[in-house]
Amino acid sequence: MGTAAIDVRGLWKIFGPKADRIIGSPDADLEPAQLRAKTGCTAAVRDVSFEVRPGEVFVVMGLSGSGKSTLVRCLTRLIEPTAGELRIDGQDVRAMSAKQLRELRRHRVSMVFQHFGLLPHRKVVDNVGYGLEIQGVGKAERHEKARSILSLVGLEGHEDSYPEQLSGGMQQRVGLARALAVDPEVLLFDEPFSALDPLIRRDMQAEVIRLHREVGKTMVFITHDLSEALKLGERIAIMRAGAIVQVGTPEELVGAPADDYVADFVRDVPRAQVLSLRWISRAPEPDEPLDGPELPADTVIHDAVPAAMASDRPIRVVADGELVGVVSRVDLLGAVRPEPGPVVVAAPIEQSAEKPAEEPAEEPVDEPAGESGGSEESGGDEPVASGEAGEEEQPGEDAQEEQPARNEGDTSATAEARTRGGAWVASTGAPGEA
Ligand SMILES: Nc1ncnc2c1ncn2[C@@H]1O[C@H](COP(=O)(O)OP(=O)(O)OP(=O)(O)O)[C@@H](O)[C@H]1O
Repeated sequence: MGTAAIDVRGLWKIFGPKADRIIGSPDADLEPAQLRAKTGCTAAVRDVSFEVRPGEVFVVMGLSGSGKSTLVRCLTRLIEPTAGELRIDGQDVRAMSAKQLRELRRHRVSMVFQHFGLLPHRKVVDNVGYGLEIQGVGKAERHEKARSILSLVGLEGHEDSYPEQLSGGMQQRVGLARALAVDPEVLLFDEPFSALDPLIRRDMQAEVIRLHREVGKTMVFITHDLSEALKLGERIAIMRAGAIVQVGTPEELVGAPADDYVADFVRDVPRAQVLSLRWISRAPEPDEPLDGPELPADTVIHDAVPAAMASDRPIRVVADGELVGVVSRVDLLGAVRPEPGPVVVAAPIEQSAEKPAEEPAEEPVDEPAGESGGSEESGGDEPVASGEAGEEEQPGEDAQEEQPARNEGDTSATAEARTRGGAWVASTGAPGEA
């Protein structure tokens, strides 16, 4: 388990009666809807294992109802896992006492939520300093720290405003500042930007990338938006029906999807923007000239095009001064094909010419798997009655514990995310919808 910032092994969260009896029984392998029908239980997180490295941005991505929020809340036991191992910086979180857990949440792991959870009657500076106040830090020091963090997130001058005086994007910056103020080792983000307008959302994504560069914290970021995942994640875990289907870099997910589900997710990703020369390079043929243009191995295909156009020699791909392989124009073009599969041979010209212009749109279209996956999962994903959250630890006195594990706010968020999850597939041009 070593030096991982977060180490999760065989983690389960099953909601419902006698949940622990399901693990290890044949019922554990049932599809979510079948399990619910048979036992009344929901397996929200199913045998999940992953490691997050110190300083890494690790994204958990999945459609609505796939178990992301439950998983991230399990990490600090805001939701109590049913089974599995959980370590943060080598410490066994499942063995922690209530006091140790409070310490963990107050000092070492901060959360940023979609609904900012700001205290309306407190000024921005006091919201940001709230975690420090809970820690017992004096007012002058709190304010000083809060001011410096507010300037880090671009909110200088707003210290004395109240949350309602700020836009949604600014409120989310306050949420970010509040999470950063306690100087945690780990930041957990649960769909923090889902409620923001697209442009503000883009700004906030850039902000997270910048902050990560500046403060270097370990970050776990939950999203249902693949483009957000690809933008932020050094590695991405794809969740489906409570389980992790694949963990990989954006390049690994796009270049070598583990199964059809992941392949469908990444189908519309522009491969030329994600795949690097290292990924597509190969050993030179014996008679191949090696005096072509030289490019670093991490150059993405898109950026290699000018060099490929300028020379008919294969590109020499280098890393640390060593040749790692070559890439020809044919290799470049082959790599941007959406997916390996049968080559579609165009119809003879005279036939095509007779076809009406709309014809191509009427060709059989693969069902967008994102949608079918979504309806399957969200279909069985009944809204959670707020009363059910009673099972979980309830808001406590610190900033993180103030966030309900599940409340009526989350229920509407779930509905909203569901719509957005569906809209994503359409907006990113699923076949036949372009
Ligand atoms: N307190 C609860 N009691 C019973 N079932 C729950 C509870 N919380 C979540 N679930 C169920 O667990 C599954 C996973 O939910 P979860 O909210 O973790 O998914 P998600 O991927 O975060 O989705 P969303 O993006 O919509 O929040 C869903 O089927 C959900 O209905």
